[in-house]
Amino acid sequence: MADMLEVNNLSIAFGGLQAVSAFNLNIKKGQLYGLIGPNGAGKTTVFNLLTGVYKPTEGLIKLDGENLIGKNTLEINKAGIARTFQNIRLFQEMSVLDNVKAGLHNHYKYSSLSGILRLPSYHKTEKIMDEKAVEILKVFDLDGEKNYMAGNLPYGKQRKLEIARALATKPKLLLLDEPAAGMNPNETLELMNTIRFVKEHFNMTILLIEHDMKLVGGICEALTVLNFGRILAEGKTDVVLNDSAVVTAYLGE
Ligand SMILES: Nc1ncnc2c1ncn2[C@@H]1O[C@H](COP(=O)(O)OP(=O)(O)OP(=O)(O)O)[C@@H](O)[C@H]1O
Repeated sequence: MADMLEVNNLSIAFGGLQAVSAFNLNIKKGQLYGLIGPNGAGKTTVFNLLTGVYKPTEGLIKLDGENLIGKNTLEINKAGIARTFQNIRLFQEMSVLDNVKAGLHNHYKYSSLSGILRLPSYHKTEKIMDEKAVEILKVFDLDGEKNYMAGNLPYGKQRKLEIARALATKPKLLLLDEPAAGMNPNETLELMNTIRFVKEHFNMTILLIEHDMKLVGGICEALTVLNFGRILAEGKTDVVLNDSAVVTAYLGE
């Protein structure tokens, strides 16, 4: 069976800066994979390439066998990649429920006319979406806060809600950009359990960028280490984290 994500020879330059060079990555369905490396190594640029924010100067990206090169961000989301961001990007002034429903909109449609006229088909679709959104919120233990304004949730819960909204788009691959950024140790521990649960419960394929080595070592099955836009090491997590080049270049120990 083909890998869920196949990336070959991906490269991009910004002016004279080669931000990512000859990047390869293969992730199997259901795998929890980590992308690590020092600040400025090119990790977020890889996410931006995978999601169509940037167009690579070279390289191939395939999701579940489908070519993604040339598609825009919306087409790539529909093809099955959803992401969260380094800085939380929720609809802060919308309810928790409506944030998840925004993710569901890819899959539930009613015509604009039935929406404007509030026809029965509109109410029926809205009801189904409400139920579906609550179901997803339950997974994250956020259903009790469904009517809260998203911006009023504590930080750790906002991070969870972002993951819930991404999952509502029914992705094949979930990209998490520094999910533990700004979290205290308890929140990070809870997040690790949530990510593990998402993987098991949805049989989700996950690629995450993270600086928190406890989280990386605790949940990632395999890693790729980027340094100056190039792959420094890749393989099983424990092997990579003990690789002398990685320890020297990245962990600085
Ligand atoms: N749109 C852009 N224009 C110019 N340079 C960019 C652009 N996006 C990223 N870069 C540069 O590319 C390099 C890689 O940046 P990137 O944000 O991918 O690193 P990162 O590994 O995600 O770092 P961090 O861990 O700090 O988030 C950096 O030198 C950055 O300044």
